[in-house]
Amino acid sequence: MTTILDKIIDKKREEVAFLKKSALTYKTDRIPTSFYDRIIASKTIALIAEVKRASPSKGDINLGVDPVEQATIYAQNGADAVSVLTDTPFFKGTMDDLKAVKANVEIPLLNKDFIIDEIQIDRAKASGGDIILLIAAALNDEEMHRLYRHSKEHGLDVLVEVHNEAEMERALALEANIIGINNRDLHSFKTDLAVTERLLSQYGKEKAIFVSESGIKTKEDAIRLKEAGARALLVGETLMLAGDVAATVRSLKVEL
Ligand SMILES: O=C(O)c1ccccc1NCC(=O)[C@H](O)[C@H](O)COP(=O)(O)O
Repeated sequence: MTTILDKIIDKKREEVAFLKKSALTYKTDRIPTSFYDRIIASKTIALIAEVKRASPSKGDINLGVDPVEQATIYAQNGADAVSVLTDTPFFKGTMDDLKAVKANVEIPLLNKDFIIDEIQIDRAKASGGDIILLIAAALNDEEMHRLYRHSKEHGLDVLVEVHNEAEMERALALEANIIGINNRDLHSFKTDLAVTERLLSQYGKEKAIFVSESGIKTKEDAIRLKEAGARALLVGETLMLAGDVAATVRSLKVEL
């Protein structure tokens, strides 16, 4: 059965082929801002606050958002990083969103996209990204190692995303220092915070920094995930739909 992830990756292959055919090169001397150092220094759970216009599971979420305005509110209220979704066909984001946020916000930026090739990593760095997402379900071991190494060689942090035990084993074998546990099943779209609890009850929390991702709505959720061992949260939809974005950001930053 073809999953949404298969469809997204098929589109990415077209995008990468196009990037490689174009004469563009992505060179930059920029030194990325470390998210890892920021999490380690933080006395609260760290928050990656996402700019997300639309998604395959929810359709349009907030098409009118100004990414710079939204990211500025995130940063001013204690977010530790901003995730900018740059995929266009499925999430209605753009690389220009990332560049605009970089020009206005100082905290680290996650280029939230579906990375399958080095050229996307080079583009991310040149466009202001500090953190790269590698999704275990979308990559084989050889690809994960190669793309992880390439990102690290370019000074970028890497968020390695897993959803089950087999993927967690692969991320740990990579010696990834930041591992995201996605509470969303990318086949059914169901989100369940128990995924983070289940995986963190089985793996030593000292092995990496663990980020709980997706389906996080309230301060109670943040406390629950902190108690499960997460050091950081990735939150999109809740912040994109919040009536008071500033207060919602602050409410999620629970003490460790
Ligand atoms: O959000 C989706 O529908 C989705 C579908 C397929 C692949 C990835 C998807 N989301 C990317 C994300 O990881 C989330 O945007 C992120 O974890 C925040 O989730 P949420 O707080 O539930 O918006």
